Amino acid sequence: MTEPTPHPPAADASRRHWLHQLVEPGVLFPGLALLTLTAIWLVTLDLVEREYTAAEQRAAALTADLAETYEAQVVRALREIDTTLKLVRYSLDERPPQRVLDELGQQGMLPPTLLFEVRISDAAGNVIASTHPSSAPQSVITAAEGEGMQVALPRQQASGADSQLAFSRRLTTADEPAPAVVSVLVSAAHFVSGYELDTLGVQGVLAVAGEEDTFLVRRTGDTIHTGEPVDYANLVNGSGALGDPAQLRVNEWDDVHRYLVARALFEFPVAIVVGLSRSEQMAAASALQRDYYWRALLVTLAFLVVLTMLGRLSWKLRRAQASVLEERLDHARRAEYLAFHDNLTELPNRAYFSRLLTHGMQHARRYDKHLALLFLDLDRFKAINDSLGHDAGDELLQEVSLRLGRAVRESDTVARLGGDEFVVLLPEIHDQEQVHQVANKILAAISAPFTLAGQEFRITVSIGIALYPADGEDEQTLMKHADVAMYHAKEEGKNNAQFYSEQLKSDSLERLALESSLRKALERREFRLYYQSKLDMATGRVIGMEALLRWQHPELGLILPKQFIPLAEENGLIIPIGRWVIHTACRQNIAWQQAGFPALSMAVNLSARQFLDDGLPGDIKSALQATGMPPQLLEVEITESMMMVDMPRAVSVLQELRTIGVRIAIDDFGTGYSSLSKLQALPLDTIKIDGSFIHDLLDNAVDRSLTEAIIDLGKRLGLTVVAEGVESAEQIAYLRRHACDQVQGFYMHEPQPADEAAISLQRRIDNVFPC
Ligand SMILES: Nc1nc2c(ncn2[C@@H]2O[C@H](COP(=O)(O)O[C@H]3[C@@H](O)[C@H](n4cnc5c(=O)[nH]c(N)nc54)O[C@@H]3COP(=O)(O)O)[C@@H](O)[C@H]2O)c(=O)[nH]1
Repeated sequence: MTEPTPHPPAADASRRHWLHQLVEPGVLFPGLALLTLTAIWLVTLDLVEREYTAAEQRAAALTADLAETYEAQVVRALREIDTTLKLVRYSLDERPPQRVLDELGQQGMLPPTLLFEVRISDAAGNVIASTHPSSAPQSVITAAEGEGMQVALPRQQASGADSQLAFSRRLTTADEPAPAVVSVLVSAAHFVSGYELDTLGVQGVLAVAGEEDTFLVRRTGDTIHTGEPVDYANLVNGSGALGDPAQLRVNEWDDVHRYLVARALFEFPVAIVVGLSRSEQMAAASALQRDYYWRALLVTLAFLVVLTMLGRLSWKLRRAQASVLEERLDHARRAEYLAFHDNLTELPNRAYFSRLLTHGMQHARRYDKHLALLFLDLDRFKAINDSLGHDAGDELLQEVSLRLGRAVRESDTVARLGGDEFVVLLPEIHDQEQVHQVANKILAAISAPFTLAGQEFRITVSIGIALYPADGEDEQTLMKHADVAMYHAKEEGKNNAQFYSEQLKSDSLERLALESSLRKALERREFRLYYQSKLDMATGRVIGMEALLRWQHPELGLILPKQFIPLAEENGLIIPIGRWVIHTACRQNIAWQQAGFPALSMAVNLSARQFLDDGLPGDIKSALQATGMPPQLLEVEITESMMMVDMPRAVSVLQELRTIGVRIAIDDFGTGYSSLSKLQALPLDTIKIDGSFIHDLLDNAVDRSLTEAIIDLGKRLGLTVVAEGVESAEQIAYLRRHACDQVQGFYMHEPQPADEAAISLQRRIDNVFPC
């Protein structure tokens, strides 16, 4: 059995496409309408043609019928006339001709005298007898030629409705030189008046034509003509036999189109002519034709109107469908876009970046290229977000994303992983220096001031860098290592970029372990406070202490704040830890007072997150209350960078603290970006010059002039100026020369646990330091 041959798929598709196109409303409706209109017009034209042909046939047949009847009438009349002529001729004898005519008339043998006149003329044409003796004109009948009946128009009556036709026969034999003639005169109208105008029409013709190329009589409509010339041979030419249809001809005498029958009579030398006007006969058919055309036209117009309406509807429908389709496409495109882009910044999101990174690594592997992945985390973003609100935070992130885009090339990729984490992928790097330059550019771009909610802010970013393939050959490893490097940058004081190294990896593992034990450190009572004294430059006496946090880790030993405070900031543990610090420092201060030491001030450090925490004033108040510490002995140290994040908020927090009565010191002054003039707006008590200036004081002219400027400014603002990080007698001497109020540093006192600090304190009291 033969398998049916399947259609090739392309042919099927093409057929389906065509079918689909055909059923499209824009094609289907016009197509159907065109078909219908074609059918309507074909039927109309066919009907019109049929009707017209039928009407023509009817007109031709009617003409033929009329001609037949007319011919019979004329022949009958001529026969009667000829019978009269013969009767007179045979009746003439010796009697006078007038007498013969009178007797025949009396015998009723002659036609009615009302219509007919019988005359006898002599060879000269003079009337010698007549049925109308009084009216008979002289010399009007010429001698008839030949033996048969002759028909003529009397010469003096060439035309008109009153013309008479003269039918004659010779009375003598043909060989006589001047024969006498008997004639019957009858009105020419007699031969054409037997029909109504309705039958003939205005342009219908009835006529009797003579062989001498003359219309003996012709009636057209109601008008009767006689004696007009006509080409007799041409007229009767082609006229068929009896019963033949009429011919359609343009008549030479008046140029009218007629169905015409012109037939020579067999017995007489004349031809009858019957013609019906084509336009009149076809008038009804033409009217019907017009009627049909009008109807077809109306139907066409109606179709066109309906088609136009359907077309418009279809067009609107298609437009609506197209817009729905477009909307869906837009929606789908938008959904796809959103799936791969960050809503806020419009940057590629984590999922999209993962693809880009994988693709970039594949490309680099194939072409033996190197990539750099920069992992960015904004410093203190959470504090800004918490203090300024999420809208400002969002605005900041958008601005950061714009700056990142401007800091790198178009061929580089910037993406947002979420929160304040961004990544930058640099394809085709040649050396670390190149990456370093990009990282520096980013650091500079982000650290430029931002204006949020009408205020100026600064933020920094920490960048971790991992290189492909050196630091990881797969996406997860490379990302993880860039993240580790970023944490290292945070530990290195933020606002810097660090390359990944194997050492960092182990540090990071340590950090993870540290974070887990940090969470338990507070309840395990592993934190300690160390105290470092502050000395009055003028008297050399210890006038205060600064509480510095340490973590006594059971395995790792004593851990410095730099190693765990950033971690505690990140995970929020700084809040309870800070609360513990304030409380413990106050309690220690009271304990020392109770032990007989003078009432010293006690400084505690606040972290950014702690400073902006709403619970801070309450924590301070409860620590003061619980320990009985006078507020004026407690000094909180904040850094200028903490205030610059959100100056108005910082001012309001500081004012609240001032209301409580605690003193406020600005720590590490000189390292930030705040202008000195801004200090005026703050309720401050103390400025602490950053240890880095003091460290290089004697060797670095810039540090010296800065230190002097800070001391000068602090004095003018009525603030206590403290130099921290003092490590030598030369530094003290210099600071004294420039009237610095207080000093703090290893040279006088290293941070110590409370008991050791108390011993040192006692020693100082006993033996005042020689400032
Ligand atoms: N939020 C909190 N932050 C705290 C707390 N305790 C400390 N800190 C912050 O950690 C920073 C480092 O502190 P630390 O390692 O204790 O270092 C202090 C001193 O040891 C050091 N110092 C003092 N004198 C000298 C010196 O002569 N030379 C030298 N190289 N270092 C010296 O300076 C640090 C004290 O600085 P400051 O606070 O600016 O007075 C520390 O800066 C705090 O920010 C805490 O409880 N909460």
